[in-house]
Amino acid sequence: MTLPIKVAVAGSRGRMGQTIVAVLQSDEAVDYIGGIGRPGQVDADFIDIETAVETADVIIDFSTAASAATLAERCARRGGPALVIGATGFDRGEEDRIAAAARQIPILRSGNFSIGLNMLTGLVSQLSGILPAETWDIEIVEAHHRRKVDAPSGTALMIGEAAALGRAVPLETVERRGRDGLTGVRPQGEIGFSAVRGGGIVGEHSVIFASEEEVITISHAALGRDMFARGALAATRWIVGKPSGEYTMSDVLNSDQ
Ligand SMILES: NC(=O)C1=CN([C@@H]2O[C@H](COP(=O)(O)OP(=O)(O)OC[C@H]3O[C@@H](n4cnc5c(N)ncnc54)[C@H](OP(=O)(O)O)[C@@H]3O)[C@@H](O)[C@H]2O)C=CC1
Ligand SMILES: O=C(O)C1=N[C@H](C(=O)O)C[C@H](O)C1
Repeated sequence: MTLPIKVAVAGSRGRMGQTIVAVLQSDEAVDYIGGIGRPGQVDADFIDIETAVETADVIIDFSTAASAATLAERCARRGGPALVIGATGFDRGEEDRIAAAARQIPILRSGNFSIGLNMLTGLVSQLSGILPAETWDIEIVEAHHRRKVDAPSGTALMIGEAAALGRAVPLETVERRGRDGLTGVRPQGEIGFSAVRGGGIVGEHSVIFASEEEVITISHAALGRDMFARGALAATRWIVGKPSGEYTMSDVLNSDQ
């Protein structure tokens, strides 16, 4: 008989955290051992971070980029547990800290755990590789609820990485985050990002390929948060027993396990 996977959730009282806890609690293959809040924060759901790090097989983190990077270092120092990170808004330093931690433990990070969106990134890479940068401009537009604190969204950046991969260029050399004022003409090869914030929009992303003669738009809309939680659960089940390293949802979706 296989023992259930012991899972803790950082950010368990947030919008995503609560959705994930509900999904975990409905899966017999998982034993939800408790949530992790801000240091000193008290809640009936919380266990202390020491207990979480020592007991869990996997910690799912949907808190903030800063706290996910700190948690990754803490887990790496102990040699486990594995981490599944859904938090977004990482700066370069935090990304480097996660990469360093992933030399000691398995870490799967994705700006979007939905299957549909991960399919979209594949299409974007393909199209970007086919449509010449000399004639086709790429713009990524994302819309989210008024409480979102980071922009561009983690998903928009994933899509940007997919587009840059298709064009075989590093994203940081061609990205343009927002425009204002006397911007000048659009440089060839630029990949633009625009962000909309309002009301309760769960998450909408469009990729626009525009030439002088025609426009292709590929869009994805999240209609709720449950599919993000189910994707995080699939990642959690997949990562158990994996060697240290950095993983993404592509590894889960392309795996036959
Ligand atoms: N990858 C994906 O598929 C998805 C990713 N996300 C990302 O997940 C993250 C959370 O989103 P959402 O649930 O909407 O945001 P919320 O603000 O609702 O939730 C975040 C939670 O984390 C808590 N928190 C803050 N700091 C810490 C800390 N140091 N340790 C532990 N917990 C902490 C917050 O506490 P407090 O309430 O006190 O601030 C809050 O409860 C965002 O980065 C978002 O972009 C969201 C949806 C899907
Ligand atoms: O903050 C959110 O809500 C979301 N964040 C993720 C992101 O930054 O892309 C995923 C989803 O779009 C919802």
